[in-house]
Order: sequence, then structure tokens, then C-alpha cells
Amino acid sequence: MSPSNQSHRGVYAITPDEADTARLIERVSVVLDAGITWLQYRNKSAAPALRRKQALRLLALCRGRGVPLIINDDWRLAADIDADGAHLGENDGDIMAAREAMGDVALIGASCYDSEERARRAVGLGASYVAFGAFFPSPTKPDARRASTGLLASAAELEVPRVAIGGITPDNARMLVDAGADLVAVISGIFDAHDPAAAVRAYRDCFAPVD
Ligand SMILES: Cc1ncc(COP(=O)(O)OP(=O)(O)O)c(N)n1
Ligand SMILES: Cc1ncsc1CCOP(=O)(O)O
Ligand SMILES: [Mg+2]
Repeated sequence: MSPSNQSHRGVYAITPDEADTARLIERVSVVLDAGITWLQYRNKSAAPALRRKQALRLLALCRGRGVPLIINDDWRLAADIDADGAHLGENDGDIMAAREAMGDVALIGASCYDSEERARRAVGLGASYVAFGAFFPSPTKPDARRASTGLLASAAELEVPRVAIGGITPDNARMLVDAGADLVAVISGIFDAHDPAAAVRAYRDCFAPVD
């Protein structure tokens, strides 16, 4: 099965800025082993050459584990290395151009912040999932716009996976899943955890039915 055909529910881990590529691979390996659904490569401080190198290393790692790799911000890099998808925010270019370059099965994600209207437009342009948030104060992005959980239910009619992001911890994730999130996107709650693998398992538990 190609990575893109797998389930669209669970933990969507996003990499922290990590300049040391060997360390990045080590940290991500542990997280992949714990069972995530998607991985996003996000590095806001690396120069283009390092981002390309890290993206290629992560792609090889993810291919070996059957986990789709989505590249943040840069659909051209994603298309160039044949990654599984790209994630685009409001300043990251054109969803239609990304879809055209990456083909029908690519995972093209759109940041929709607190706007259902933006999500509807993104799906119309070819987005395969929509992301809302920040739902809680984010240690990684303290100035992120905030969103309310009601959006997760109303966006169900768009019939694409709904991703929640922003300050999500194992303690508040179930509330978002109950509100309609298909995936929880997490940076610090996983990568800053004392035990990242245990953190992934704790997020996964939030998707299990309560006894
Ligand atoms: C899954 C997911 N959702 C939202 C974002 C944020 O994208 P953006 O607004 O472009 O901000 P940066 O991540 O580029 O700082 C995301 N990356 N992933
Ligand atoms: C990229 C982004 N967009 C909104 S919040 C956020 C950062 C999420 O990181 P964390 O899980 O550490 O809050
Ligand atoms: Mg962006």
C-alpha cells in the first residue's frame, strides 16, 4: 500500500527546528517507531540547502516505515524530492499550483486558522486536508492565531480530514478528538517530552474509544 492510502486519523508529528541532521533522524526514528500517522518536516531556521538535505533524509526514513512525509511551506521542494505532500499556510503559495505539480494523490494541507470559509475555499482549490488552530497557547508559536473547537464539528461537511494544531498535550487532545479532529498536529508535546515515544502513545490513546 502506498503511504497516501493509509488511514487519515491519529498523530501528525511535526519536526522541531533541529540543525543537526543526525540528531534529527535519531529523534524522528523514535517517534516513527511509536506509531504516528503522518510526519511533517518543518524547519523555520535552516537555509535551503540544509532543508533539502534534511527533507531527503527524512523521506528515506519515512518510506522505510510507510509513513507519509509532508513538507512545510515549500511545495516546490516537496514536488522536487517526490515527498508525499506539502503543507501551505496563508503566505506559502498557491494550493492549485501545488496540486498540479504534485499530482492527485499528494497530501496537500492548508492552514485555515480560525476560518471555515478559508477551509471551504482551500478544499475547492484542491486541498486534501484542512488544519485549524491554535487551539491552546503554543510554546512553539506563541503568537499563533487562536481558534475555537466548534470549527472542528462544522468543518465535517467538507469531507476531508480535519487537523487540530497548537499547544496540544496528551491532556487536552481528547477534547479536540471528541470535537471532531481526525488528526492532532504536535511539535513540543512530542519532541520536548521527556519520553517522546510515551508521549506519542498517550496521544494515540486519545483516539481510542473510552471503555
Ligand atoms: C498541520 C499544520 N497546521 C498548521 C500549520 C501552520 O502553517 P503556517 O500558518 O504556514 O505556519 P508555519 O508552520 O509555516 O509557521 C502547519 N505548519 N501544519
Ligand atoms: C505551526 C503552528 N501553527 C499554529 S500553532 C503551531 C505550532 C505548534 O507547535 P506546538 O505543538 O509546540 O504548540
Ligand atoms: Mg507556513
